[in-house]
Amino acid sequence: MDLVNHLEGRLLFAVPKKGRLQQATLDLLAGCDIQFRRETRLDIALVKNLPIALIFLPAADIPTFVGEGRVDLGITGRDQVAEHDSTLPAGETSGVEEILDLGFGGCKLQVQVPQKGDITEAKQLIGRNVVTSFTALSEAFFSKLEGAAPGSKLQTKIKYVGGSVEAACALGVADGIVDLVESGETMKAAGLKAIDTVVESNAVLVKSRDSNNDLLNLITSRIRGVITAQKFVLCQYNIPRSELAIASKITPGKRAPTITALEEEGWVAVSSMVEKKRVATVMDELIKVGATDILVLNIANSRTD
Ligand SMILES: Nc1ncnc2c1ncn2[C@@H]1O[C@H](COP(=O)(O)OP(=O)(O)OP(=O)(O)O)[C@@H](O)[C@H]1O
Ligand SMILES: O=P(O)(O)OC[C@H]1O[C@H](OP(=O)(O)OP(=O)(O)O)[C@H](O)[C@@H]1O
Repeated sequence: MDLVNHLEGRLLFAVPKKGRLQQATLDLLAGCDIQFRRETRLDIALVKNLPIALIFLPAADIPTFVGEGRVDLGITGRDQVAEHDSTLPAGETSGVEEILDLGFGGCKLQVQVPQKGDITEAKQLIGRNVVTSFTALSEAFFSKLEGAAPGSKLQTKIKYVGGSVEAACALGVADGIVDLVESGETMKAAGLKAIDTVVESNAVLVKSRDSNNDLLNLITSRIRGVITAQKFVLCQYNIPRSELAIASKITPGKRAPTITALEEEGWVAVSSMVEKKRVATVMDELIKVGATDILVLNIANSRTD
């Protein structure tokens, strides 16, 4: 089937074709019941149950396609959007609009130098060689550090490499690099240390500034629902009515806790969404104020907006 001729009338949604963000993105699409089958080697997949076509692209290229309005929606890193926006002429508004932080793909774009060298501050790299895949962000970073007037020539030499950036110092190509750090393992293994942060990143859902329709809003709402479900758990417990006000402060919920009367005089049951990362502390606090029968339940999906 010639897929390109089947795109008419479909919402185009760009997703990473490989790399760190791909699996979490595919899981997110499954959570939103976006059903598709991607033929081997094809970068376009038609969604079976919705008028959407998925376009598989490198994460770094997604902001360009979204920014130029060629695709309506995209999932990529905030670092990639920032890099794209840094290439725009001064005063030009970006065509890429962030709609949701997706809560995965967390990392930092950092300035790194050899652990054993004498460089401890980014400004010591001024006038020296810096290697990166993020040339626009690095140029903006060093331009600010140099206090350079807009448009003037940068003293720091920024060179582009497409991958394995961490090898550049050991190979004598660079005095420092600007690269992504998550666990820090890659940096450590290459004998490097971080001395500054250019940008902090997470995976984001972006849309083309001029795209707006019911389907786009529906998909955004479904994605928000899945993300919320991943971030929160449902906490249920019983508590004497006399302690309800204080317990409600511990579990205020997204809007307000749901209170149900119990058959037992003077007791109520409370049900409230709690952030997963806070749940152990919340349970400790609830016990202290007299809550009993505390249950924590995973949320399969949600729609809270
Ligand atoms: N170690 C990491 N931990 C978390 N997120 C990361 C990490 N490395 C990269 N990312 C995020 O994933 C995005 C894509 O990076 P990734 O290295 O997977 O790209 P890629 O498309 O496979 O490109 P390349 O071929 O250059 O590796 C980055 O822009 C960043 O937002
Ligand atoms: O701090 P860490 O957890 O070690 O992660 C950081 C590494 O992850 C990314 O590369 P990736 O492994 O995706 O491959 P790449 O070097 O080909 O981009 C990034 O470019 C770093 O090299």
